[in-house]
Amino acid sequence: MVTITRLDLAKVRNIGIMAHIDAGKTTTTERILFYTGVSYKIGEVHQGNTAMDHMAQERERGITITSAATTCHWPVDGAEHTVNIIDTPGHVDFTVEVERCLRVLDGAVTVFDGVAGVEPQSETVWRQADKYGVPRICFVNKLDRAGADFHRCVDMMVDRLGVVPLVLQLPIGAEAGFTGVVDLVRMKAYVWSAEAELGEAYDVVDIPDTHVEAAEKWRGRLLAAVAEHDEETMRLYADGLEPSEEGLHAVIRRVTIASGRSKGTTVTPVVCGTAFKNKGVQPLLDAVVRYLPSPLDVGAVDGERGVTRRPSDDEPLAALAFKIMTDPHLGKLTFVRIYSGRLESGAAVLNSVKGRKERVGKIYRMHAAKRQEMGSAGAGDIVAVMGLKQTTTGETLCDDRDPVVLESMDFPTPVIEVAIEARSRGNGERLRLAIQRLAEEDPSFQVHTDEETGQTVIGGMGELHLEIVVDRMEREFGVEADVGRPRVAYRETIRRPVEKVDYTHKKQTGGKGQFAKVQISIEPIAEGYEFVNKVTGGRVPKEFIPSVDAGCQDAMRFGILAGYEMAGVRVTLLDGAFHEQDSSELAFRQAGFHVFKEAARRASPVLLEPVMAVEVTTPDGYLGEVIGDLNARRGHIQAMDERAGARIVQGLVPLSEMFGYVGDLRSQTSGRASYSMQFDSHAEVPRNLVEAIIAKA
Ligand SMILES: Nc1nc2c(ncn2[C@@H]2O[C@H](COP(=O)(O)OP(=O)(O)OP(=O)(O)O)[C@@H](O)[C@H]2O)c(=O)[nH]1
Repeated sequence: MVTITRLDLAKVRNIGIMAHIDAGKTTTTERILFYTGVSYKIGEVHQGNTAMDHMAQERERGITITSAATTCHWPVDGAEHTVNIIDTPGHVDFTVEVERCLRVLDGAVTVFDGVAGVEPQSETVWRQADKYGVPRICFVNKLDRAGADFHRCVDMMVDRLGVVPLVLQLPIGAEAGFTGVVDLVRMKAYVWSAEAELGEAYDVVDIPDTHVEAAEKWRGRLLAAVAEHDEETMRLYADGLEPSEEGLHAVIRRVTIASGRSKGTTVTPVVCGTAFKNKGVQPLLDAVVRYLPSPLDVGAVDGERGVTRRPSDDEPLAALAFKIMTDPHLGKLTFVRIYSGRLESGAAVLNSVKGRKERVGKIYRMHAAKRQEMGSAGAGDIVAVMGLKQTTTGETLCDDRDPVVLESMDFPTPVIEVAIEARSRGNGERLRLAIQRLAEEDPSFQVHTDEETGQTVIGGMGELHLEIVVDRMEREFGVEADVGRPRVAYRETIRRPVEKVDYTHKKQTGGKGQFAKVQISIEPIAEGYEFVNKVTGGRVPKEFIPSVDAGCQDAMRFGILAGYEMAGVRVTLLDGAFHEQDSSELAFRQAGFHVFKEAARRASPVLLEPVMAVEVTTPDGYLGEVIGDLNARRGHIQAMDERAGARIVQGLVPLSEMFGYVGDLRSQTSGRASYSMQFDSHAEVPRNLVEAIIAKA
């Protein structure tokens, strides 16, 4: 059925659920779908039947790989609200999924494991949310588990994330005896009785005597924390008065949104429960509606060149494509966040980044793997669109009479790569198609051809990432391929500036000759690539300058030491010369390529390797072995800590030394230690190892 809806934007929440792996995002989302009536039963991760994780690989492995979008409705104070939820992956290899979702979300719920507290990936996603100014609510989950500690988790948020916590609830009971929460705003207790097995109902009762004192103390802290960030509450507070219940909801909302969007300190409401044991999820939904922003709170979005768009259907269209997914039945689906205007099925829109018109096919509201067709969708909504052929992640769709380019998002460069080869000729075409499709979906998946061997090399964020990619090629595209051993994706850069390097490209083959002369300087910069033109007086005609730039970028793709991609270079074009008949774009591109190679050779080129932040959790007895082993892997131990009776070791270790670590750690500690790692930075490869890497390449 085709529906046309105009959303009441004040009653819309676009939120993400994010966390460290296994904290319970998917489990929490499954409860949300059940309590809001989207699903009629609760799916479980360990049974492989969740609505949100619908890819075969997700169900088999019990992890989220791609973010899934879904819509539900939740009443608060008698008013129905629409909540669009994106459940994002926790594993660091899929962090780009988190990044692109945060770019388009208005608010987020961060789920913490009540035993482990703030884990490395919790920290990463927290910083990502800081970067995009996304207001948050914290949900301390798994309070039913042995060793869970709500207050320790809150302390860790303060220490590690710099959160100013607004503790809105206290747990009643612990571990198996955890039965509910005290609500410090209403000063009531919510108790889930054993009869309502799926947690669908809970009783609102007086705070048990055993918890009254703690409740009063923590309510006092809540009011003090709020007052510190809100003048009105401060005045009341100074007069010994308290805001009403409604007033307190309003001020918590105000403070949460303002501080979250300011990208500074994050004043964040904290609630708790156990998703798996069905307790605490409904009050979490209430908190989402009460305290997280609507598209109206987010307000106008800025495009390039000072263009802004207000969140209204009456403004010209501005929408951002944030995810491409290939659906087995529908083909290519593009997920978009609409910031202003209406997106109509059948209409032509402009992709303002590519400067190309696209026709919008069917528009769907997604409910995890299910969908509902809509004739059009308006400002503030998140929908999936069919029929877009050219649009990729991060590009803007808009009205061609009123174009705008919205800010895109950052994608990390791959740290690991493998060579892949089709087993037969017929398979070659399939492999090419599979790579193209998967690369369209996933901006952190990259492919290039090895210049020397002619092999196809695919790059990604980690071993798991590439393993899933290869698995999908087999299952979804029927590709039979041989895959090499994973290897580190090194990079190259330069260490010193070089002034005035000249190059003349000159060729006389039969008819028209090729002539281009350029002079450049190059210098190291922190990251990426920059091109500055300083040629004056038409010594290089304007139309050839982009060709010089393109030639330099061609050269950056294959560094001069070992053929790895270069980064961190600024090129300044200083001078040049041309010939009326014999100069062409191609000639200047060639000149750019060669002058860059020459300049880079003289600029002390070095090889960089990815260094990973590693966190190992081990019983005390194995601490010595774990540290000794990390040192032997060229690691630097940075911190040691104790948590819930286990020792935590944090260090920086080059990725090349971490292959096979899973198995080694298991055998050293009889399987009792665990670890997680994520990309930290690039560092120069020590001299004694460079030769071997160059020889291998
Ligand atoms: N005891 C207990 N277990 C839980 C709770 N919530 C989730 N789990 C279990 O923890 C495991 C991980 O839960 P998921 O919901 O898959 O976690 P996730 O954060 O979505 O994981 P990824 O998407 O893979 O990052 C599953 O086995 C869940 O059953 C909880 O409240 N209590």
